[in-house]
Formats: sequence, structure tokens, C-alpha cells
Amino acid sequence: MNPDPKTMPDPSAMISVRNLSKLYKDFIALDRISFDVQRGEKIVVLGPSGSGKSTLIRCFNRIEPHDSGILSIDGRVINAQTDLTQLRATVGLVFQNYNLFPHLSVLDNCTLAPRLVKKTPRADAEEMAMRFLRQVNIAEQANKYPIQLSGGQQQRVAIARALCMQPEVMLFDEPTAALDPEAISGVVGIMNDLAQQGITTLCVTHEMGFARHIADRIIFMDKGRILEITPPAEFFTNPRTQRARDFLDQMISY
Ligand SMILES: Nc1ncnc2c1ncn2[C@@H]1O[C@H](COP(=O)(O)OP(=O)(O)OP(=O)(O)O)[C@@H](O)[C@H]1O
Repeated sequence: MNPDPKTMPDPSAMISVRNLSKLYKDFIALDRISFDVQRGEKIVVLGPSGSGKSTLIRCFNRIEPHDSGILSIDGRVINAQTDLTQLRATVGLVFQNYNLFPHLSVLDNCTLAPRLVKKTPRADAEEMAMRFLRQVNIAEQANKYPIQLSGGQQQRVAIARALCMQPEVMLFDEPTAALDPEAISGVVGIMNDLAQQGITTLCVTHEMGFARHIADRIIFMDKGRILEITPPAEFFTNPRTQRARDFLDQMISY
């Protein structure tokens, strides 16, 4: 008998989620979420404030451990036994508040994890870091400390730092929140490059233009559940649910 695709993860998908639930005490933040993402896909997660978007992507590298259901990345099930160092080398997360180490320079922020986790020699780690810092257009700040940078500059360093671990999956929580339009188009370019390299991206955003631009598919969430998974052309012109229509109306009038 074949395994039930409603309960068993798809081993051929880069990300496969089945009935994933997360509780904060008795509050259900994620309620039996299921979806698959193919290698190199760019998924944007949209939804009202408090709908569970950040919680969902935080489950992927176990910053938030899920309570039930199955989450698998590249065919490997993620659970309490998973080696977190290994997992976080595979799954990069760019936080909304950057989370840079304040006592380290930009360059050292980028080289620390490759040197410690992957044992990359310092010179090789620095060469790679400079390459990614150039890609996000911040290489000239390599010797500065985070406090000396603007929010948008720190955001770009956080992206370069995550790329230095050469992850297979990149998670972004509001990557454009602190960026001007020029820098946003830089992030769009980075995400397109990542997709071409086969890196899978999940991105939470409130920026509708950005979402429309980069998403291969939109996941729309409300109250911890997925209401729609659709290509952006369809989601933005003809959403399937009234909740998504109301959400888009609000975003447009705002
Ligand atoms: N550590 C926590 N403890 C208790 N409740 C939490 C915790 N983190 C999140 N929540 C609750 O879980 C729900 C989902 O939060 P989450 O941050 O995932 O939402 P979100 O969709 O990302 O919201 P926003 O768009 O405002 O960032 C919210 O109601 C939030 O208050």
C-alpha cells in the first residue's frame, strides 16, 4: 500500500510539511499546516498580523520547535533529535531585526559561523564573505561594526552572513522592512540568483509589490491556517477566499 500523501511527507520535495501544529500554551499559532516546496522555488508567506507567518518559518530551523505533525527538509525529518548546528547550516534565517553580533565587525559577523561550524580556514571564509558582501553592495563597510550602519545596511549584512553558510534553504522574515527601493531591488536580484543556484526561499513580507515580484507561489495564512497556495498572478487578481480579498482590500487602501 502506498503511504498517504496527506500525512506522509513527499521525499522528493525540498520542503514537505504535513499537519504541522504549534501551540504557545493553549494558543494555537499553527493549526495543521500542510504544503510542499520544490527545490529552487521562491515562496512568499502573506497574511494579517498574528496569523502565524513568523512562527511557521521559525519552525524550519527549530527556533520554535513544532508540537505535532511532520516537517521534512530535503527528505530529512526535522524533530527533537535533529542536530541543530547541522540544520542551521542547511537552513539560513535572516531575521527581521538582523541579529548581528554587535561586538564583531561586518566581516567577522560573516566569517564566524563558517569558521566555527564548517571549519573553513579564515582566509577562505574572508574571501567568500567579501564575495557575498559585494553581491549585496556593502563590501566597503566590511571593517565597520553593526552600530555604525543604517538599518538597511545591517539588513544586507544579515543576508550576506546567511549566504556565507551556503544554505540549501533561505528563510527571510520581512527582508525589505528597512530598505529603500534601490536596496529592495537588490534583494529581488539576490533572491533570483539564489533560485538559479537551486536554493529554496521562503519569505515573510508585508510588501505586496515585492511579494508580487519575487514569488513563484503565495501562501496566504490566517489564524494559524493556510487558506490559499496560489501563483501571485492569480492571488492578486482573483483570490479564492473572502478572507484574502478582505486582506488585499485593506493592504491597497492602506
Ligand atoms: N513566544 C510566544 N509566546 C506566546 N505567543 C506567541 C509567541 N510568539 C508568537 N505568539 C503568538 O502567536 C501568533 C502568531 O505570531 P507570529 O509572530 O507567527 O505572527 P505573524 O503572522 O508573523 O505576525 P506579524 O505579521 O505581526 O509579524 C500571534 O498571536 C502571537 O501573539
